[in-house]
Amino acid sequence: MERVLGIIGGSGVYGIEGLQDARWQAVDTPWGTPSDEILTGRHDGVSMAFLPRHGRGHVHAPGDVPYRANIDALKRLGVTDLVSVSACGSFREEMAPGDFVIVDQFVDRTRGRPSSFFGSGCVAHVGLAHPVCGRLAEAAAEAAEAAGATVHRGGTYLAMEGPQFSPQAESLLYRDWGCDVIGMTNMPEVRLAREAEICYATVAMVTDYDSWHPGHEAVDVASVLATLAANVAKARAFAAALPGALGAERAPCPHGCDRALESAIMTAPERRDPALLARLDAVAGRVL
Ligand SMILES: CSC[C@H]1O[C@H](OP(=O)(O)O)[C@H](O)[C@@H]1O
Ligand SMILES: Nc1ncnc2[nH]cnc12
Repeated sequence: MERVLGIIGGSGVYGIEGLQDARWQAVDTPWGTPSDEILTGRHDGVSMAFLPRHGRGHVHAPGDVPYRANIDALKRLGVTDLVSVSACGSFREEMAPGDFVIVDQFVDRTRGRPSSFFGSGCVAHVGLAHPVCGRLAEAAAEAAEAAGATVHRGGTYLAMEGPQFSPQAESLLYRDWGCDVIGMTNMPEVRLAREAEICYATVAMVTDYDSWHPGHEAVDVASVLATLAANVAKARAFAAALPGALGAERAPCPHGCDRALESAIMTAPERRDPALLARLDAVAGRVL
């Protein structure tokens, strides 16, 4: 089957270059309006869809990003593999500003964000023990290395609510918990991608040492933006290398991400809510 590669660009990443037949398109969803229009096109023969998570001009705060609309819209465009590019703070000396971390686990400390497409009238429980697709993460690591980045394979991302940065006591606590990087956006995105049966991986671009490091000033927006600006060429080279690392043809996911709903829905067919089923047309149409 054909691969459609989605990229969600985080802070500082509001577009990608070099797409053939590039066009920004508006996509309506039953979950509201996505963060922005979606840039579609082709690169190295691979169909692509790019969405700036905060919108062009950075208008959506992390807690207000329309995560469900974003994932639904990408699914509607046929996205099979989705890579998030995110700015993050680091809890590890060796994960230095400018490095790329290929995240493989999450701790979720966000609050009050709609975090499922399912609910009363159609209850589903997908597995999230391995939230990141190993196949996609490996391709992302290869592309990041090809882009000249220092790459750390594996890392636990602490998703905080924000929008304020962390108090130092929390920064120290998250380090003790064994978390490696911190950001405000990958939850509930990763949950929703799994429910939508989209392979998901995240590339965390380290911008700072949060507020735990005795040898560094506590994080602020100016330091994040300075590091992002210094690494914009690497981020662009990564986005350009990724389609080639994956290829246009796609075999079924060896980890089952693209079949996550197969045994997840519990509500008896005759008790399902038609209004909710209608909203699930793109996300779960395959199994409903
Ligand atoms: C500007 S630093 C805080 C901001 O940056 C990260 O966003 P994203 O993951 O979209 O790159 C972080 O999670 C915060 O939302
Ligand atoms: N230290 C930090 N905490 C939360 N989100 C971030 N994004 C970039 N740096 C961050």
